Amino acid sequence: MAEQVDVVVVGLGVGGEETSGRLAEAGLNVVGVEPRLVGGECPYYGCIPSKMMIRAGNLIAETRRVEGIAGTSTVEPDWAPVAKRIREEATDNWNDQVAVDRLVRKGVTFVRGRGTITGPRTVQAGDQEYEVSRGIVIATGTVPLIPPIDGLAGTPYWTNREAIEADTLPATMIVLGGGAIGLELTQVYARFGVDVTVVEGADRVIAMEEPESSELAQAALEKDGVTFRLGSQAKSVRHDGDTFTLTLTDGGTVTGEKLLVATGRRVDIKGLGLDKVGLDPDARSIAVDGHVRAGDGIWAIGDVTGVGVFTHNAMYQANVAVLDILGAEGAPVASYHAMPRVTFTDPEIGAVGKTEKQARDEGLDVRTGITQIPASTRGWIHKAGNEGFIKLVMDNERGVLVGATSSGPTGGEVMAALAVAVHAAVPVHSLQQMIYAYPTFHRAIGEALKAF
Ligand SMILES: Cc1cc2nc3c(=O)[nH]c(=O)nc-3n(C[C@H](O)[C@H](O)[C@H](O)COP(=O)(O)OP(=O)(O)OC[C@H]3O[C@@H](n4cnc5c(N)ncnc54)[C@H](O)[C@@H]3O)c2cc1C
Ligand SMILES: NC(=O)c1ccc[n+]([C@@H]2O[C@H](COP(=O)([O-])OP(=O)(O)OC[C@H]3O[C@@H](n4cnc5c(N)ncnc54)[C@H](O)[C@@H]3O)[C@@H](O)[C@H]2O)c1
Repeated sequence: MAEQVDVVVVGLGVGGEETSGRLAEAGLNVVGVEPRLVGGECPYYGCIPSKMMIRAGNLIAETRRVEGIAGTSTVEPDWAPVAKRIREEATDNWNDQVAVDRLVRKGVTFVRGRGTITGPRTVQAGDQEYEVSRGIVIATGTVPLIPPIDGLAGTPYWTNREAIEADTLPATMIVLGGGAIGLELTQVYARFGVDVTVVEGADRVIAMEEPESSELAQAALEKDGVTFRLGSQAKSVRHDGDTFTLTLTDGGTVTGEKLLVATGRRVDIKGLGLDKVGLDPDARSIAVDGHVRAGDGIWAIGDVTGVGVFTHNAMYQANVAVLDILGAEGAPVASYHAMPRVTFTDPEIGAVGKTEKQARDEGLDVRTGITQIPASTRGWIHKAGNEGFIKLVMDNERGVLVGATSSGPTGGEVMAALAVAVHAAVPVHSLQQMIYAYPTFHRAIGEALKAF
């Protein structure tokens, strides 16, 4: 017989963990279902361990910059402390007991297993069926998208999971995909001495960002010794026991000891029972409204909604869902017009809102302003490693910024000021009257605003 509860949260990644915990703390009877690790991709295979790797790689690069500014330095890169830190400090050896205990302490009934929707108000989890009074929250995230390349299946290729778990690094590596995962990990590997070739199907890396960002990232990684094969896809893959060989659509071949496939993510919702609640199990994502409702008594949050593969989006949507489910007065309506994101390469590439192309494609009357970080006082002082720029995208009709990119030594942090401007539609005239502290990196925002 079905057990009566208030809410079932299916998937306990960052979004599901936050939602179930908060609803339970608010006094609801909540069941949380997770077959793998409570916390999901971000703490165990994503943001946190990858940023630990990046911190280590950046320390190596900074040490090498001592030359000519502060004396001399030598550095002997060693992957062992990085792998140890990820195992011990970040992931607890990929054990989620601490996270499970934390959730249970908040009052969530935890079920280890897959959740399947069996009807408009029922979910099967483990050997128990639950009937919900308030609703079902779908927070099942994404999995690596593996392209159907001839010969790839069955080879010991890496996804982000094996890359994060790696105790040792190879001498040579092919990275398929020059997006966020590909570039962040490639730069780390290169700084630890791996000879990396990036194969990217598009004609530029991080193609969803401004072209200037693509150029900057490519140049920075080339300085680290990375080779790029742009505008070519892998036609076939061969693994002879030791080495991968990729034959590319441009006719060339690339070889490497390891192959990291970082060609995007996909939702995994086929077996979820979405058809039982009138949703399409073959959809590329679950569409949600402003209250992240996917249907009557169904909410969806995080990567599965297709809004953006970011932890901050999962947390944002979790908050929207929690307040809607609790019937809070003035529950927020989600708005994604100021979605921030940071590609944590060195230099960091922070961006918010629309790119210039997106704004033009939407028919806006676009004006742009751009300034280079090395030309700013702080950039000039910083010297080695000062590459970067600030680009502003203005809707001329409204006189507000609709997008911006801030790249440089602290590009992601400087972006915060621009995120406020885009989020709150601060008039450009007002931004031009602001005082920008001297000599900061963010003072370059004032310089870029002079274009308007
Ligand atoms: C290498 C890498 C680096 C990243 N770096 C960043 C970063 O720096 N900043 C950032 O913002 N984002 C980053 N991301 C993205 C971030 O990890 C995701 O956006 C975030 O984890 C999404 O959270 P989620 O809760 O939607 O899904 P997930 O974290 O994917 O969690 C979904 C959970 O649902 C479970 N599940 C699936 N199906 C079922 C089912 N039927 N029943 C029960 N449970 C199910 C899964 O096991 C999983 O644990 C990175 C991702 C990767 C891979
Ligand atoms: N710092 C961050 O916030 C951060 C870091 C890592 C990942 N993420 C998120 O994780 C998601 C997944 O990252 P990702 O890098 O896998 O995806 P992505 O979509 O960012 O990039 C994938 C790249 O692979 C290329 N590609 C696809 N198929 C190919 C093929 N067959 N051959 C060659 N190239 C091919 C695409 O053109 C694209 O440039 C992203 O959407 C990102 O938002 C975020």
